[in-house]
Amino acid sequence: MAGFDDLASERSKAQFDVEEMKVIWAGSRHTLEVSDRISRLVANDPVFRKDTRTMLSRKDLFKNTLRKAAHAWKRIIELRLSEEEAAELRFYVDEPAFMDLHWGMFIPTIKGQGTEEQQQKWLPLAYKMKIIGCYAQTELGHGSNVQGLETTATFDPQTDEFIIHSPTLTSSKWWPGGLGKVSTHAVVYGRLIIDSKDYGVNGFIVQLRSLDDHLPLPGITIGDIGMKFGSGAYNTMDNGVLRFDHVRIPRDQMLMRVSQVTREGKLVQSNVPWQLVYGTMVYVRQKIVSDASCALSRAVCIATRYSAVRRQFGLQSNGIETQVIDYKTQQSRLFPLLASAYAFRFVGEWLKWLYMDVNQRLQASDFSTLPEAHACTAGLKSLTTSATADGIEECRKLCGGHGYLCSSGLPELFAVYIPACTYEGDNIVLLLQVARFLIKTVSQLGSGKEPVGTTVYMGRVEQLMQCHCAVQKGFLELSADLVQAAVAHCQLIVVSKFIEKLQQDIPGKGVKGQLEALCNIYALFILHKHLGDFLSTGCITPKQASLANAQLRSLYSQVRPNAIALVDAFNYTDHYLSSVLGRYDGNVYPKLYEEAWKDPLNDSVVPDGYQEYIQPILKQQLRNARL
Ligand SMILES: CCCCCCCC/C=C\CCCCCCCCCCCC(=O)SCCNC(=O)CCNC(=O)[C@H](O)C(C)(C)COP(=O)(O)OP(=O)(O)OC[C@H]1O[C@@H](n2cnc3c(N)ncnc32)[C@H](O)[C@@H]1OP(=O)(O)O
Ligand SMILES: Cc1cc2nc3c(=O)[nH]c(=O)nc-3n(C[C@H](O)[C@H](O)[C@H](O)COP(=O)(O)OP(=O)(O)OC[C@H]3O[C@@H](n4cnc5c(N)ncnc54)[C@H](O)[C@@H]3O)c2cc1C
Repeated sequence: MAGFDDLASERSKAQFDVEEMKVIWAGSRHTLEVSDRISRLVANDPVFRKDTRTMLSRKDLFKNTLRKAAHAWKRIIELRLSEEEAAELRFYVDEPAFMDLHWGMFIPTIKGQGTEEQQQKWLPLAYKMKIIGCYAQTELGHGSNVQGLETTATFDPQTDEFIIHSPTLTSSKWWPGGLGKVSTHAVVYGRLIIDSKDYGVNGFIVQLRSLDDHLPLPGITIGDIGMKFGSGAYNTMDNGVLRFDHVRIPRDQMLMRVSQVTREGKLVQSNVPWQLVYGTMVYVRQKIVSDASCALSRAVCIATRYSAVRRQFGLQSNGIETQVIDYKTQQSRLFPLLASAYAFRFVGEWLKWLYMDVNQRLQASDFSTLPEAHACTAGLKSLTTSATADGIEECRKLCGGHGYLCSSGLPELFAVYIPACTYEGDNIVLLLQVARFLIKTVSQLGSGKEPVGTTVYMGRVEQLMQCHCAVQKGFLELSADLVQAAVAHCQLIVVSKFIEKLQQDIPGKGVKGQLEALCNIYALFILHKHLGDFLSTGCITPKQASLANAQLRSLYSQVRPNAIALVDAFNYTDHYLSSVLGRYDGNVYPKLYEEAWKDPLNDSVVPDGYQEYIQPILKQQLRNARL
């Protein structure tokens, strides 16, 4: 079989130990074992099939999502899976659902912003799935501007309660995942009002639905906000709308780790920075960076395997056409994405460490690294999700027409992934946060503080910041330029963390050599992409730019024989890839043909509607012709 032989031949060319690279990609032998076991558990469970998703109505799609979530929970209990294994299960089930927000936002918010007492009360209920929560911050009128939220939480000293209210249409909660049809509770962000004084935005735990009949509680209007981009995609998630009509909650349901309201209605600030109210967003942003490396690697795996199977033009002496992966244009589009997937994997590992380090410091009342953690999570979430969304689309194009078929897996992957550029912070808004952080950092440089980082990349950031700060115009006036400096800063971090990864002990024949090649490809690709920055800031000369480009081409040739092995190292099952083009066995054409006939349109030879609408036209034309 052509495809199968092609991939077998490609795998025989590998110049490194693929099994050791699998460990590097997974992070450890333990993580690889868990990931491999759980991915196969999911792949072999018919309840978790994914191939019908794009053919179901919204209601059937959502019901099937609930069925999968219930089955996942049942399997977690039956098999006594750990939280790590359960998270892997959620990852390989590969379907946005309310569980993401319950486990990924509602619980972390209570852990990060609740007092000890509040954690003791609410976390056992949440962990046992006795309540299902969501994160209700965004409103119809405000998403980026959190301080602009309009929902009110007014303290009533008569009854020792908060009155939660939606004063305007634009104050309706809008977008929270899991809210529309499933969640029984929410952390609701609203303006704390005491004695008519507005104390800004805080989090409040509010019950939304009855635990008996799941009906909305009095004063609660709640529903789904409607279909989103694509047919399957994110429509498995019930992003919701929620309005409050003077709903009362006990005072102890305001999350009070940051600020407390006493029985007398006095606001007391604790010793932690008020920005901890934003803490969940930092946590999710570092998770999203990890998710970016997974989504990009998935698309690259499909496009790389298909590029090795697909032959087009270039008849060779043996009468066989050329593999498209051998074209330099294909390599110059595909290999930087392969390098980016590895780069994002390693910066995601570092970001996870940074987040854990910040949290440990918070326990010791050391808040010194919180600003850096915010800037890094915000900036890297922006950089990696934008690059990944663009990268998935590029992988679709790298697969030609077949990449546009749902059976390629790429349209669905794109449709599910692209909101990552918006949720958890619009990517431009987040880069502006990085710009603010850089301006502060540059202003402190006079105090003898020296920036650290790779010279050329560091020089680019410094020069871009100096130019902008030297102009001394207002932040808003310069914001488009400052975003450019923020991107440069984040790219510096990605390259630096890749280099640091290479300084670790990396076992396995040829493994370190391949990672060095990928690191150089990423660094030189970014340099090539932003050549104007590097030249205009004098960081490199035109001659050096030309040498860098030549080196990049040479690196592509180095990676070429290892490309299939480098994507095999992601260790993805065919079930997870869900792609005829990315099959491990390369058996593309027979499977493409087979998949086509499964489409419901082929249930009948003559399609519904033909006799009713088209045949009369033809008959009329025939009658006209005889006249
Ligand atoms: C057993 C079952 C198994 C199942 C297992 C499942 C496991 C799942 C696990 C994980 C899944 C993870 C989920 C991944 C998928 C995600 C799905 C989608 C989720 C989407 C959710 C959302 O979208 S939630 C809403 C997100 N909204 C935003 O991000 C809003 C963006 N806007 C902002 O962040 C802020 O408004 C702003 C920063 C842009 C502006 O802030 P502000 O108005 O206050 O003004 P300033 O700019 O002046 O900031 C003031 C001050 O605060 C500092 N600061 C700002 N933000 C932060 C922060 N986040 N942290 C710390 N500090 C911050 C800022 O730097 C300023 O400081 P100064 O010192 O004054 O300069
Ligand atoms: C799939 C999905 C799931 C979501 N899940 C949740 C959830 O579970 N919980 C929740 O609370 N929210 C959720 N959200 C909402 C999400 O967090 C917001 O959409 C996001 O924060 C962006 O805010 P916005 O929609 O108001 O966009 P806006 O901020 O209105 O952005 C619109 C445009 O204005 C620009 N802009 C805005 N402010 C500035 C500025 N200061 N300077 C320059 N340009 C600016 C932006 O760059 C963008 O181009 C979800 C959204 C999506 C799409």
